[in-house]
Amino acid sequence: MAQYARGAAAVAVIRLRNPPVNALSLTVLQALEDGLKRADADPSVKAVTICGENGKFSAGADIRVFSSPKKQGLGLGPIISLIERSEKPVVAAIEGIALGGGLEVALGCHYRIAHVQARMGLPEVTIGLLPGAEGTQRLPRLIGIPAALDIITTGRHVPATEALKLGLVDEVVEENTVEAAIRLATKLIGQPLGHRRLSLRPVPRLPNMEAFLSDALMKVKKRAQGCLAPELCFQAIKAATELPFADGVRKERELFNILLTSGQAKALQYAFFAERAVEKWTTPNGASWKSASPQPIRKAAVIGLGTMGRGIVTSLVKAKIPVVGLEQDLEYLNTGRKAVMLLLEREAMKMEQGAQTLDFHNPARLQFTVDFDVLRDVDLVIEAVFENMALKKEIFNKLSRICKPEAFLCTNTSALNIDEIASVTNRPQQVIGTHFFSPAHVMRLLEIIYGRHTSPTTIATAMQLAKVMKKVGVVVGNCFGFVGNRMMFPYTQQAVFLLEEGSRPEDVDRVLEDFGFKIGPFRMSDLAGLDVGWRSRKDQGLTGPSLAPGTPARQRRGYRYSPLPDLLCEKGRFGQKTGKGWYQYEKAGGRISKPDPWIHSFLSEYRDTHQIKTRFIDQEEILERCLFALISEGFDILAEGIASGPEHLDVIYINGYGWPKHRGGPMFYASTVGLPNILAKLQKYSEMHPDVPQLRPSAFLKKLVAMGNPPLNDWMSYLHRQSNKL
Ligand SMILES: CC(C)(COP(=O)(O)OP(=O)(O)OC[C@H]1O[C@@H](n2cnc3c(N)ncnc32)[C@H](O)[C@@H]1OP(=O)(O)O)[C@@H](O)C(=O)NCCC(=O)NCCSC(=O)C[C@@H](O)CCCCCCCCCCCCC(=O)O
Repeated sequence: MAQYARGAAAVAVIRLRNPPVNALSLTVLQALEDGLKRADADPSVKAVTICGENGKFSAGADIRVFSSPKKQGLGLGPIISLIERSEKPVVAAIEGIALGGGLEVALGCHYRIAHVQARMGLPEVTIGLLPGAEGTQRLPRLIGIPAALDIITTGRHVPATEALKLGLVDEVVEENTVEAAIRLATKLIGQPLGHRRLSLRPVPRLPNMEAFLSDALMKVKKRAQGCLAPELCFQAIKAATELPFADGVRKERELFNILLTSGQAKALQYAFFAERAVEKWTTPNGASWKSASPQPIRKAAVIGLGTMGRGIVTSLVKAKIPVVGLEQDLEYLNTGRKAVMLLLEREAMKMEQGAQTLDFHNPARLQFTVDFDVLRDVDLVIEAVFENMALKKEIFNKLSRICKPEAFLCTNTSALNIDEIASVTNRPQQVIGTHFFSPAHVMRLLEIIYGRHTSPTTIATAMQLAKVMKKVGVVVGNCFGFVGNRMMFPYTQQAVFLLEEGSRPEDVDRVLEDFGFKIGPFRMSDLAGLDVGWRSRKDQGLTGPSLAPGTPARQRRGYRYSPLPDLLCEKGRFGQKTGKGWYQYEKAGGRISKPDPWIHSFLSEYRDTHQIKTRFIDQEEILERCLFALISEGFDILAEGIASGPEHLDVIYINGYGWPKHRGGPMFYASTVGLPNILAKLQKYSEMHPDVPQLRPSAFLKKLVAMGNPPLNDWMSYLHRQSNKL
């Protein structure tokens, strides 16, 4: 709702009220309209202030309305016009946030005052839409085309001080913003308002408007990576430069409706709520975010200053958690320290641009050591050494003896068994997996893996740590590869099998990049280093000296196996780091991949050796085999209770594996393709490749299809688990 009150003798105060973020639901809009009409009709009211409840102006339209049948009633534009037409001055008092429709309401007001801590923005693009309440037409008139384009096509939040410089707000205050707005409104009584009505203003002209716009469009398209909204945001702003206000609004509405019905908006809005849903974690034995409380982390330690450790230290420093970095010897320590300092210098530069500081030269904040004894007083340790069980166990055993009894022990592993690591400690209830993604100070995902004995407090503490580090924590159960890498395995396996059968690395990558992945599986493998998987396969006895003599080249444990990645590693082709992998690079450490004729002839020799008949493989088959195998594994994961819902898998894939957000994550995507279609295709491919178990459709997928393809929200209700993982 919106509360109507008298703020001063002649000023009416309309307070948007819909906790927690004062989203503009149909009820709020109705109340806002009623408040405006009441103020207009009351001759004793001479001015109006609009503000929000609980120190927040508004987070914009209630996103849930867009997927409800009542969306036709969301007539925010006409209400904003009503505000702007008012003969009585209307002042917006912006505290906390004014986002989306919230900022559009403020743009309809004649004046805007913001609290110094407030943030403003039009983030509709991030949920697949554009500002649909005349914001694409008013904002350029207020702050000009370049700034409006930046704000609308990126959806970024603008801090109050920047908003003042841009002219987005008229005043920034540190005091009570509503009182300041009421004072301003009182002063404005009786003054002319015409020039304050943005719809009546012209869009400021640029000398080179056409060239500017065509350059801007190119940049927007490049950033969009298959996402429709940024380009349509651009079109709406361009319309503001070409059309009178009313026609521009009509264009905005037309483009908004295209987006609303595009499917991408649905996927992005699903992703928005999925990210929030995973914060409310539960485990199969009933532990949950509701009853578990996190412990404070006042000091942390990171063991191992390799690529992952460096990023983790950087994340902790950025989160203002004092941290100790530990290495095995002085040589490694010095290399690690230099690398961390370099990362932090870069981060500090970025943060200074946003008027923030990063304190890392103070030894109380960041310390480096080779001495385990220094870890006696830390509250939490993150071990980030080499992916080797024996080494990890040795470290955990040592930690368990040195660290104080309350300290939490986390392992940054991408696949290893948390229970086995915990078994060598005196506190398995405080041991947990924290799987960071590289580069750890950039990637948002933190996969949090509980073991058999992990306590709810430990899970809650790891989740809290994720939040403080501005990461998305996703709680999952313990199995080889957890969720992310376990689903990735069948995907990359199919990619390699496709090479055996006739594709080239660049064919497979192109199909998956066109689908929207940031990089395809082979470019990804070159980036991560082929030696990482090679080492793991050697440890598993799949290749290398421990392989039993006489094992067929293309078969392991009775199933199909491709030795192609192993053969590349044997030739020293580890990817970018060696300048050669599935592609060639300009030099060792180079980043620009070029298809490699050597690989093409190597593949054709390989096919000849193994008498594989090369065939043409179309895009559809590449996409379906890679994605559907991954999705089928996802259904197994759900059925086993490793993740508590499809949103978990989707959040992991979007934030850790470059899955295109506008496709909502693999499980959401599966629901849009239709489970019967996925099942039918998997059955077809499985019949063609009976020696590939990863192409056999998951029993849970089959069950859902048999139950009539229920919507994604209902999937979990079809599982009747007898056992659990805790
Ligand atoms: C606001 C935030 C920055 C706060 O972040 P914080 O971390 O503090 O908290 P959370 O993110 O956890 O949020 C707390 C809580 O609130 C929920 N929530 C947040 N924002 C919204 C929202 N806008 N709507 C609904 N719910 C919201 C969140 O889910 C949490 O809930 P929980 O249960 O988990 O506790 C941050 O939350 C944030 O960034 N929010 C999103 C901001 C945003 O994207 N705003 C834009 C919204 S879209 C919009 O405003 C559109 C407008 O431009 C115009 C709309 C008018 C269009 C009219 C056209 C009608 C169409 C009819 C045509 C039909 C045609 C046809 O059918 O054919």
